[in-house]
Amino acid sequence: MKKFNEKQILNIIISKFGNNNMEPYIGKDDISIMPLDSLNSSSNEFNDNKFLAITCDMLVEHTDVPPKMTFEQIARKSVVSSVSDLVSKGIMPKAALISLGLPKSLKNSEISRLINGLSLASKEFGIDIVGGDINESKEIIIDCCMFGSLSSVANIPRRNGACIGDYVVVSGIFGYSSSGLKILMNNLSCPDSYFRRRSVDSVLIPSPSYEFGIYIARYFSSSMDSSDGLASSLHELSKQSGVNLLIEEDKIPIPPRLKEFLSINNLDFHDLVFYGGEEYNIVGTISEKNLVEVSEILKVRHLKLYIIGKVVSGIGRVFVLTSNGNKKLLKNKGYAHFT
Ligand SMILES: Nc1ncnc2c1ncn2[C@@H]1O[C@H](COP(=O)(O)OP(=O)(O)OP(=O)(O)O)[C@@H](O)[C@H]1O
Ligand SMILES: Cc1ncc(C[n+]2csc(CCOP(=O)(O)O)c2C)c(N)n1
Ligand SMILES: [Mg+2]
Repeated sequence: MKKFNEKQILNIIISKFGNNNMEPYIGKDDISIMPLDSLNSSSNEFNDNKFLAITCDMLVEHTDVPPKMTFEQIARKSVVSSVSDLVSKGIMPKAALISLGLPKSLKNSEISRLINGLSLASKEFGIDIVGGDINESKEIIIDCCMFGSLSSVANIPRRNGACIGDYVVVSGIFGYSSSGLKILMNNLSCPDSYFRRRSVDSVLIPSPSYEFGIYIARYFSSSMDSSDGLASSLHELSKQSGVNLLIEEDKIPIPPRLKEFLSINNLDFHDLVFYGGEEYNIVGTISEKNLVEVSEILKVRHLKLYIIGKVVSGIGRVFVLTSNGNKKLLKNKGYAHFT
């Protein structure tokens, strides 16, 4: 029998612990939401915040740490993945528990640099590190469990809320992180130094869509972050919402000179733009009415929102309109562990 892949393992977990009728909907979202009723005593500081939003992400050296990443950057990346999950729902991250698996061979100075990286990241994102755990391990592992609080779940976009007629939107550019990973792993040639720097920085110093998430995501009908890739996010939103998505390939924001990078290195456009991952952009859907409402906030905050398609009726498929007018089914492919 073939070994289980990541999705199959998750399905077994959902079948054991999942409950489709109430929060938390296990396996269905970037975050889990827990009602805090039991903590609402008069002395409790969570008083005005009736729900706890929780997420965790595990960084493992051999799958998540590319060559040339510094110890400070490794620590920061472990924090960024959880920040990205919370802000994709419009929730401000507040606190984190950080568990460290550290190889015996790490030098004291290297351990200090990891801890310094965590401290810098906690300041950068305004998070208190409130606990964690330490273990000896064969490679660096950092598991970051992060919390935010909310007073109502009413405006939290889940993965299942896309409605026919909504626009499909993204918060940033797709293509830099895959390019950057390939540059770091295989020392590829670039069209210019700007392209190289932006690509490599997006891998070593990823930027979660923090402001965009905090100010804009609450207006979305559905949203998630794009950590496993644009195609994977689009498929997840369409499947969970029970709608089809029609994406216009030409409207996807891509790096200037990406096409030159592809041709120099004989790479495929879809592999880098749709199937890469770790862009930490937000992918969502928004009604026409809410799009008008957010336009002023986008202007004031100097934020960019890119419309890449529309939600149409269907049963969870994603189609791409290519520049030459062809309509093709998009493969449900993204980064997956154990493959
Ligand atoms: N071991 C586990 N036990 C329970 N739930 C899990 C487990 N692993 C994953 N999940 C749940 O499965 C869902 C999908 O996880 P997945 O990692 O694909 O997305 P994510 O949490 O948004 O992560 P990321 O943004 O880092 O890719 C999430 O709701 C997550 O909480
Ligand atoms: C050494 C090395 N190999 C591969 C990658 C690419 N990568 C790793 S995990 C992931 C998706 C998100 O994972 P998760 O869902 O576990 O958060 C991607 C695109 C990398 N960054 N470094
Ligand atoms: Mg996510």
